[in-house]
Order: sequence, then C-alpha cells, then structure tokens
Amino acid sequence: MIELKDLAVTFSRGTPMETRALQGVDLSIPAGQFVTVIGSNGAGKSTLLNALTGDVQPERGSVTVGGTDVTGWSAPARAGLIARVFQDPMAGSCEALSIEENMALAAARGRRRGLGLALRRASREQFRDKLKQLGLGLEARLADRMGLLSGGQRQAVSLLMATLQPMKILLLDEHTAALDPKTAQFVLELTDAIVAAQRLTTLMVTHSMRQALDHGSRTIMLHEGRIAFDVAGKAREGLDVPDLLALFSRGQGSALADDSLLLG
Ligand SMILES: Nc1ncnc2c1ncn2[C@@H]1O[C@H](COP(=O)(O)OP(=O)(O)OP(=O)(O)O)[C@@H](O)[C@H]1O
Repeated sequence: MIELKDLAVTFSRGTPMETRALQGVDLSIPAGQFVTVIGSNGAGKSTLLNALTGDVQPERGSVTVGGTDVTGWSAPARAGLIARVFQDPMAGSCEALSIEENMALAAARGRRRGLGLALRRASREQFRDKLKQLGLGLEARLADRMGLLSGGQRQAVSLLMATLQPMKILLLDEHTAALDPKTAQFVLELTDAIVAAQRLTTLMVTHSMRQALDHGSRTIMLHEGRIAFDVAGKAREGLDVPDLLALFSRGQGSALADDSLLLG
C-alpha cells in the first residue's frame, strides 16, 4: 500500500543549519497495517509523515501509494488518498465553523467543491450517526461552533473527519499528546475501533514506547533520520519497553538517551 524507497530529506542544504532529517528510508507497509512510529525529538517522524502527504519534497527516493508513484504529486493532489490528525486539537478543524460545517468540508476534502454544495450533498444523518458513535452527545450539537468543544471532543471529531472519506491511509501525528491521560485513552480506543472498522493503513507517531506497543501490529523506531528497528508479528508480541530499549542499543551500539520515550 505504501512503499518508501531510499527516501531522503535535507533541510537548509549547504548552510550551517543543514539537517539531514531523513537519510534514505526504505519502508513497505501492506494495506490495512497499523504501524506505530517512535523516536526521540528530531528523529524525523514528522518529516516522514510530511513526505508522505507531499508537504515536504524529498531530495532523493520515491513514495508509492497503492502502486502509484506519487513522489511528484503536490499535497492537495494527495489529499484524497491520505488523511492526517495533528497533535494540536485546533489544527484539524475550523473553530469558527459549526461541527456540521467542519464535517461537510472534511467529507468534500480532495474535491473541488464549495462548502454550500458540500453541505447540501453531505448527509446530515450520516454525520449524526458518526457523532453518536463517539458517545459524547455531540450528535445533538451539530450547529455548535467547533471552538466550543473541549480538546478531547475536538480531537475525537477530527478523527471522525479524517476518516469520513473512503481514503485508505491515516496518519496520526502524536494526536493524543495534548490530551489528559483519560481523554487520550478514549481517543486511542476510538482510533483502534475506526482503524479496524475501515481497515485503514495507519501510521501513528507517538512519544510513548508503551503506547507504541499497545496499538497496531508493527512498531518502527526512527533515529537520526534512519530506521533504528522495525518489529512486527510474533517478534513484537509480549515485548515490553525494556525490550525496545535493548533492540535500540543492539542496533545502534549505544543506549537511548531520551527519557521522554519511556515516560510518555
Ligand atoms: N521545515 C524545516 N526546516 C528546517 N529544519 C527542519 C524543518 N522541519 C524539520 N526540521 C528538522 O529536521 C529534523 C527532523 O525533524 P522532525 O520534525 O521530523 O522530527 P520529529 O521526530 O518529528 O521530532 P519531534 O518528536 O520533536 O516532533 C529536526 O532536526 C528538525 O529541526
């Protein structure tokens, strides 16, 4: 489903600020696989997602989605294929618009269509049904401004919005990091349910090794723009955080110097 070949991204090339954010990443993700992505600050996680969405152009390598080479495609051209939920609950929706208007826009994503037409065509009932599944009572608040919702409610709606279209790839960029632990757990459970029901090919970036093991079926760790390890299936079952640390040290020849990955 997703095929990254020798993907390399360098920022500020030729300046003292030159950063090799991705240094030749090879990654093949079959359709429907849920991959969790961990790594220290600056490891290249967001850049990997940005290269997938087309927000960052690689200097080398290719991005293939569903057998089509999309490396040269712009971000808007890829919008119908890939949806993303960000860390900031404010980033995925427009606070001045109502819940219904936000959902209508999301349903029309990737198509050339105005909000009015999107609203007319979109089924209000469909939105209500989807919102009902959240169990937050939002189905009775379709006309409320998005800005009135709490961070957790907003993130739950962002997740629904990201998966309204029949697209197949979901990118989650630390989408629960700004939420309190209980709300984060709720949004993670919702994520698992949506990913399973829609059989989405998913990459979830997280700062928590525990979370990375508890969700999905494969975990990759990025370190300095490269894949430090990649575990799936039987080899991943029963792994705990110390096992991931051991995998990292074995591959890198040194221990991980980032407590945040353990504490998250
Ligand atoms: N637009 C940009 N311009 C210049 N440098 C950038 C840009 N985006 C990312 N970088 C640099 O590229 C490297 C990788 O950044 P990236 O955001 O992908 O890391 P990350 O693993 O997502 O980190 P974090 O966990 O802190 O979000 C970092 O050194 C970062 O400073």
